[in-house]
Amino acid sequence: MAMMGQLWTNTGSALATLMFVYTIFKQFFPLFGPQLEPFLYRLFGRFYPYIQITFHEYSGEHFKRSEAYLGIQSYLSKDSSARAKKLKANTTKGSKSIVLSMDDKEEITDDFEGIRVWWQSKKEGATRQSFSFYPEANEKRYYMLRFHRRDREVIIERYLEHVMREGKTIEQKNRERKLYSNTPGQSHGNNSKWSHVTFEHPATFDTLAMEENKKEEIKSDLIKFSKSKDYYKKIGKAWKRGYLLFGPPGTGKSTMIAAMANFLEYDVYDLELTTVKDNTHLRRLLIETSAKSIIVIEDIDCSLNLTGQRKKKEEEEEDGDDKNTIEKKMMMKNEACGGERIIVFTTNFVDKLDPALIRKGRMDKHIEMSYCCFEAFKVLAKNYLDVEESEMFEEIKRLLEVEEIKMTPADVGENLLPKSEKEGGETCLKRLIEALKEEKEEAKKKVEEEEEEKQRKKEKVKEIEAEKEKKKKIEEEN
Ligand SMILES: Nc1ncnc2c1ncn2[C@@H]1O[C@H](COP(=O)(O)OP(=O)(O)OP(=O)(O)O)[C@@H](O)[C@H]1O
Ligand SMILES: [Mg+2]
Repeated sequence: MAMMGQLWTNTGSALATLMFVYTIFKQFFPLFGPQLEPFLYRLFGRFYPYIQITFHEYSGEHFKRSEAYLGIQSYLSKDSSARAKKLKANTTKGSKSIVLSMDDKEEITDDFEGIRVWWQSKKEGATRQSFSFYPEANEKRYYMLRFHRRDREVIIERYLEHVMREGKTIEQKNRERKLYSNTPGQSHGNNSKWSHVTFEHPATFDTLAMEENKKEEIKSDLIKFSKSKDYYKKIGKAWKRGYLLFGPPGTGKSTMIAAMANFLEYDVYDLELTTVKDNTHLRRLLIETSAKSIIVIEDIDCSLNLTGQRKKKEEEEEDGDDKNTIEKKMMMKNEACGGERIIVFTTNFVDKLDPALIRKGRMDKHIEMSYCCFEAFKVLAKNYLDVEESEMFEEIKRLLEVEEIKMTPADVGENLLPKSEKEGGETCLKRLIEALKEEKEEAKKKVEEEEEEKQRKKEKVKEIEAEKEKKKKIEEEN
């Protein structure tokens, strides 16, 4: 074995020397090169146990960077920063951060299923003095993969697929996400179109104030969805999932959507239905959405005519293919858009919605966003004040759980927010306690007022009854 190793090293260095001589030779007699090369490669092929594959940046006639090249670039960026000595920083279009990749002529190794391979980034310099569309005119970049002959099968059958898959994942992670909206300002004729800005909402499930088990349930539901491509295909259903978020203003419905988008790394389409003209328009907007996205329709109760009451009225008027039916179409079918989409509806008044629209099957999951509980408060205290323990927590817990004081996470957050640099955590917690107590007083007053109102109504009814009785008596007497 050692002998073999020695022999190979000798042969290897002999070949390297030969290659070096050949390179020099080529410099002086460029015309001989093309004729000699095939011969030399055939000769080397007998001793040289490696196979090389090149992946060019631009292939074919399209002036588009090859997907394989980009995939490899992302894949190698994964840990080339740790291994390559010379790095190149790139900012690619649509990428949120700088991508570090190995510099030209650097070589890095990669191990896969116990096999070692070598990657090199290369460029062919300017050979012709001609016009070119390529960036850095006439420079052609490519990656070269080198591996041992005996590993050919593993490389072709599994390794390359692994590289592309991993590369895609990294690309996806690096990609800058977008927030689309169909604002009327961007209208095209009468029909609004999607316009986008970078999606940079900071909300995450960690910062979301909500019971931990509820968060976990939603997170696992989302993960399950994102991995269920084959399952949806098997059962013959479109790869989509509908959520209905309901709860009072300030309980975090919009924040939850941002957290979902950040969690799945999806784009967000904020669909403003009031600017949608007709079904054709809606269909076009939906078709134009991309996979891995969340389509959001906020406040379906107020902007739209989806409440049971309105529906009846509408039927009476026999409205045709106008706005009133578009929303229903959206909720009932939304068949126009492709797969891997999450559709989220939000409402403040779930009871007002037409039950036919929200029954399970149309909306896969109903999520109630409610007033701040103690667990949710703790998340906010940690986020806003970096406080995880305090004597005042007991009192706050009592107010929220025993007294059942209702305050939205938005209001709790507002009270916890330091109003000046001098304000410490204790001051903010005290302010919250005061606010909660005030809330309690107000709630009490409200209940009393309601009670009074009820009493007044009762008396009124009694009066009317008495009046009726009186009339009846008079009539009988007559
Ligand atoms: N559950 C929550 N966790 C963390 N922050 C929250 C939560 N709920 C509300 N907030 C804070 O309050 C602000 C308003 O919340 P958000 O817009 O998500 O409420 P909403 O339920 O969408 O209200 P609306 O019904 O008015 O649209 C957010 O910017 C966020 O800072
Ligand atoms: Mg909202």
